[in-house]
Amino acid sequence: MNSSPKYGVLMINLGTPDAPETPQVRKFLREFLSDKRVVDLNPLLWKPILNLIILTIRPAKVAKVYQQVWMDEGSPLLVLGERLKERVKHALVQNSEQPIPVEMAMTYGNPSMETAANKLRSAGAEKIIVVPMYPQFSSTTTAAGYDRLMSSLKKCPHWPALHLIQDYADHPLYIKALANSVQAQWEKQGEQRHLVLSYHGIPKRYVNNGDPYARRCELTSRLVAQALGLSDDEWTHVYQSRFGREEWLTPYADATLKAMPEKGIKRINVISPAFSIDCIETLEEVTLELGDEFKQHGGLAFDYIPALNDSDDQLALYLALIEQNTQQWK
Ligand SMILES: C=CC1=C(C)c2cc3[nH]c(cc4nc(cc5[nH]c(cc1n2)c(C)c5CCC(=O)O)C(CCC(=O)O)=C4C)c(C)c3C=C
Ligand SMILES: [Fe+2]
Ligand SMILES: [Fe+2]
Repeated sequence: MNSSPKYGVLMINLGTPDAPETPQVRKFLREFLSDKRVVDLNPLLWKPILNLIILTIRPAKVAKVYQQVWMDEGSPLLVLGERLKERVKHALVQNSEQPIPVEMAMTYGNPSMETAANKLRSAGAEKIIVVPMYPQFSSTTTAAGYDRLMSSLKKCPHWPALHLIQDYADHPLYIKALANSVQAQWEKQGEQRHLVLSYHGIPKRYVNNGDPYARRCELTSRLVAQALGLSDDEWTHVYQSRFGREEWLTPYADATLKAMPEKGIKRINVISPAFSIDCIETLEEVTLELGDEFKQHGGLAFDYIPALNDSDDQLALYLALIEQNTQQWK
C-alpha cells in the first residue's frame, strides 16, 4: 500500500464572465472590482462610483468587446486555460506513480476556488501546489487569488497543506518559451521587427507602496531581450489596460506606440508576457485597438505574438514548476 501523501495541483487565474452579455459581464465586474486588492479606495467613496457609474455604463460596452473574441466553447481565458490544464493533467498521469489531480480555479466567477479545492480534496489531495497563472507577482492578482483560496477553505474541516508559488517572472523555461515564440514569429514573417513587450498595468501608487510587479515585469523584459540578443534600441517595455483616472505604470502602451512611426519604428511585434493565456486584453485591446492606433499613426506592420497558452513550451514550464516545487516540499 502506498501511504505517502498525495499531491494535487491548483492552477489559478483571474476570472471571466459566464457569457458575453451585459448581465453576466456586470456580475463579473461587480465581484472583481469590489475586491480591495484590485481597487483599494475607501469603500465610502468607491462603492457609489462603482454602482452608480461603472456598473451602469461599462458592462454593455465591455460585453460587445467580449462578443468580438468569444470562442464557440466560451471565453478564451477559460477555454485556453482549460486546454493547458488538461495537458498538464495528462502529462502528470503519465509521469508519476500516483495520479496527481489537477484543477484550475478563477479568483472571480467560475470555476470557483471552492469548487476546485473540493474536487482536489475529494480526489485525495493532501498537499496542494498552487500555481499562479500570473508570471509576475502582484498584490492585485496573485495575492488576491490567494486571499480567495484561503476564504474558500474557511469551512473545510481538514485543511490540505498548501505550497503557494510566488511567481515565475525569471524562470529560465519561461524566458526561453517567450524567446522561442518571438523567434518563431520572426521566422514566419521572414523579418525581425522591433519588439514591444506590453504588460497589464496597475496604479503607480501600488508599486510605490511596495507591490513588486513593475520590478518583476522589467526583469522579464530584460531577460527576454538578452535571450534574443537584442540591443536597447530593438525593444520597448510598456504597460497597457489602464482603468480610471489616477496614474498607472508608465510608459503607457498607447502613447508609446502612437509615437513610434514618427521615430522611424514602423514595423513591430507585440508580445504580452503578463498574460499566460490569451484573453480580452490581448485579443482585443492589443491586437485590435493598439494595432489600429499604431497603423493610424503611420505604422506599417503590426503583429501580436500569442500568449504561451497550451503550447509545448508552456506545458514544459508548468511541469517544471510543479516538479521543482514538489521536490522543495519533500
Ligand atoms: C481596476 C483595476 C485593475 C487592476 C489593478 C488590474 C490588474 C491586472 N489584471 C490582470 C489580468 C487581467 N485583467 C483582465 C481584465 C480586466 N482588468 C480590469 C481591471 C484591472 N486589472 C478590468 C476592469 C478588466 C475587465 C475588462 C474590462 O472591463 O476592461 C483580464 C481578462 C479577463 C477576461 O475575461 O478575458 C486579465 C487576464 C493582470 C495581470 C493585472 C495586474 C498585474
Ligand atoms: Fe486586469
Ligand atoms: Fe482592457
